[in-house]
Amino acid sequence: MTPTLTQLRRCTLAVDIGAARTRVFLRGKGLVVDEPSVAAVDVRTGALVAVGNRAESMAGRTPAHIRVVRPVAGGAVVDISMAQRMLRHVLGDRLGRRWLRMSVLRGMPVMRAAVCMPHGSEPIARRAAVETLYGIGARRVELVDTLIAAAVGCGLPVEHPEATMIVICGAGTTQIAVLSMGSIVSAETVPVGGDAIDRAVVEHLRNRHELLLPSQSVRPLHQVLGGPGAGGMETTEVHGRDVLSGLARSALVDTEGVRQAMRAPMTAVLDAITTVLRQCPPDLVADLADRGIMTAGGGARMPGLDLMLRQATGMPVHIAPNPDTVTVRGLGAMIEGKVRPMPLDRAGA
Ligand SMILES: Nc1ncnc2c1ncn2[C@@H]1O[C@H](COP(=O)(O)OP(=O)(O)OP(=O)(O)O)[C@@H](O)[C@H]1O
Repeated sequence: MTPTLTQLRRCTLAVDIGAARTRVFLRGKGLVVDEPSVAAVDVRTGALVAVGNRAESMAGRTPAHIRVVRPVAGGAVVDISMAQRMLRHVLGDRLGRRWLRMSVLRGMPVMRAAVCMPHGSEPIARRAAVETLYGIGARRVELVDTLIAAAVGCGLPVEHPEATMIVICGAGTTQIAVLSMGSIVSAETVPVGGDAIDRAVVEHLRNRHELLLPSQSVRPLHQVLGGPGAGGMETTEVHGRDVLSGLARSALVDTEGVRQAMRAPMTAVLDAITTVLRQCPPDLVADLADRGIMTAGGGARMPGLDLMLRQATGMPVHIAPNPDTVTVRGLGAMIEGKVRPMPLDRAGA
């Protein structure tokens, strides 16, 4: 699965098709696409109504004949043709239809693409990613482990013989790894991410307060609550819809209860961190005690996540700058040849 840096340098596009967002890095131009992985389709005609931000803003507000779909789930493309249409649309918008048509028709070398895949992806998921890129004209697709791309994007010295630990909290999955000398020493992927935490908050409010929360209100609520483990207000007013009457109402919510609800799905992540550390040689774990853990992915923005990891591991926890785009920027650095293998004569220096 791991292509060489030389193979990656021949790619023009670096693509991260995530459950929440799709990001594309074009060599020489940088990040050209960062849009929700969402499409709105007219079910009567099959026509694409909107993609990305516009489609996401339609979620929950469409008439019966318009369906808002997410072609990516759990770290894999689950609807290849919809993912191709979505990518074609967002790339066409950003790079111009002519660019895309030329590359599709002529099979230009421009259409070698690098795609990052969650660690331990099934062959069927890898195949789906490759097929998706073939559909937009790629002639060759290189698959790169998300953990390596993200570690590069975070600026971690992955090629050095010192341990670095990264936790990527995405929408559908959290990936954890210890890396050394450009390779993954130990890694785990758990099917828990920002979406599971959002669901836990929505369920808590429905069960405890009989309140249905619109999906767009969950993230602002994270900020108000200060996230898992953080201090803050004891109660906060939340606006939603009454479960029984269906009418709009607000409730005074116990913030510690919501924090507890957010913490529950994170238990699997904490267990996986322990497993990864247990599988590591002691020398590397000693490195990590000083260096700590780097968190990335959109979930790393969740207030209080760093504190929770620090309390659970006793290690320093850092949040990558622009954590949600580190993976695609790391992959971008690889295709632009900005990552060099460690020279052999400096090994052990
Ligand atoms: N400011 C924020 N506060 C809390 N959560 C956030 C914030 N920003 C993003 N998130 C969460 O981050 C997740 C999206 O992260 P990211 O963009 O890395 O996902 P993805 O790469 O598309 O998903 P995956 O890696 O699972 O395929 C969402 O679940 C979202 O709720």
